Amino acid sequence: MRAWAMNGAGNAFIVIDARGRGRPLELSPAQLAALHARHPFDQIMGLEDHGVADATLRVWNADGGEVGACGNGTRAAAWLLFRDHARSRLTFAARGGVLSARQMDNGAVEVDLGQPGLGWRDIPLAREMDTVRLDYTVPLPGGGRLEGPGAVSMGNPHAVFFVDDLAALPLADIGPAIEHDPLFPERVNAGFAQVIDRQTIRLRVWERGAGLTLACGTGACAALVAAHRRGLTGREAVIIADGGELPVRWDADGHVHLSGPVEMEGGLDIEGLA
Ligand SMILES: N[C@@H](CCC[C@H](N)C(=O)O)C(=O)O
Repeated sequence: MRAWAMNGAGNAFIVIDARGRGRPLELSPAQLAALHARHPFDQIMGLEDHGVADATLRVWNADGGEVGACGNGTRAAAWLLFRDHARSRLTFAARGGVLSARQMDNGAVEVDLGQPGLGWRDIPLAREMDTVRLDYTVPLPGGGRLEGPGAVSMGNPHAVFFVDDLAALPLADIGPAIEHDPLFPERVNAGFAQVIDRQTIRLRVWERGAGLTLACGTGACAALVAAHRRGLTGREAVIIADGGELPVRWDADGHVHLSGPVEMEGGLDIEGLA
C-alpha cells in the first residue's frame, strides 16, 4: 500500500492506495488514531479495486467514522490517478453511486458529485421539515441567534446557515452543538455562508467528525444549492473558503460539479500503521 499527504484548498487528506491488495482496506480506530497523531488529517481517502469503475473510493473522518462523501478528497484522489495514468477522465464507485472526475487545463480537478438530496429523509432529519429553510434556531453565546438553515445532502448531510457577518461568528463554540443536534440523526456538517454577490459566497464549515476545516467540497456544493433554492445566487458561484476558492456549478440536469486546486505534499510511510 502506498499513501500520500495531499490537500484540496487546504482540506487535509491522507490518500491510501490499496488497489491490487485483493481485500478491502480495514482501518481500526487505533490505527486511525495513530495515523492522525503522526500525520494530522481531516479525512482519509481509501482507493480499492473495483471491477468497472477506476477505483472504489472510501472516506474516513478524523474521528474514525466512515462516511458517504468527500468532495475535495475525491478531487485529491482523482488528481493522484491522473498523475499516474495519461488520461483526463475517470470514475469512482463511492457509497452514494458512481462519481466522475476530469482534469482541467489549469491543473484543477473537477468532480461530478451527482444530484443533491433535498427531501427531509434524504438529509436525513429526525422529522418532516421544509429543507429550503429548516424550522431550527441556534442561540449564539453572546446573545442573538442563527435561524432557518437550508439542508442538503451531497451524499452526506449539510445544514447551511446564511449569515451577514461570518467573521463575527464563534464557530468553534456553536459547531459541536449543531453537529450533534438530535434534529440530525446522522449528525451534520454545519456550513456558515455569507453571500457576497450572486456569483460569490464566503463559506466556513464545521465538519462532522473533523471540526473546522480550511475548506469543505461537499459543503461548498451544499452552500450553492441552498443559496440558489433561496434565490440568493444563480446556479454557479465561486465559494471562497479559508484555504482557497472552489468553483461550483449546479447544472440543469441536477448534477453538481465541484472544482478547485489540489496539492501533493508528499509520500508517507504508513508501514505498521495501516
Ligand atoms: N471535507 C469534505 C467532507 C468530508 C466528510 C464530512 N466531514 C462528513 O462527515 O460528511 C469535503 O470536501 O466534502
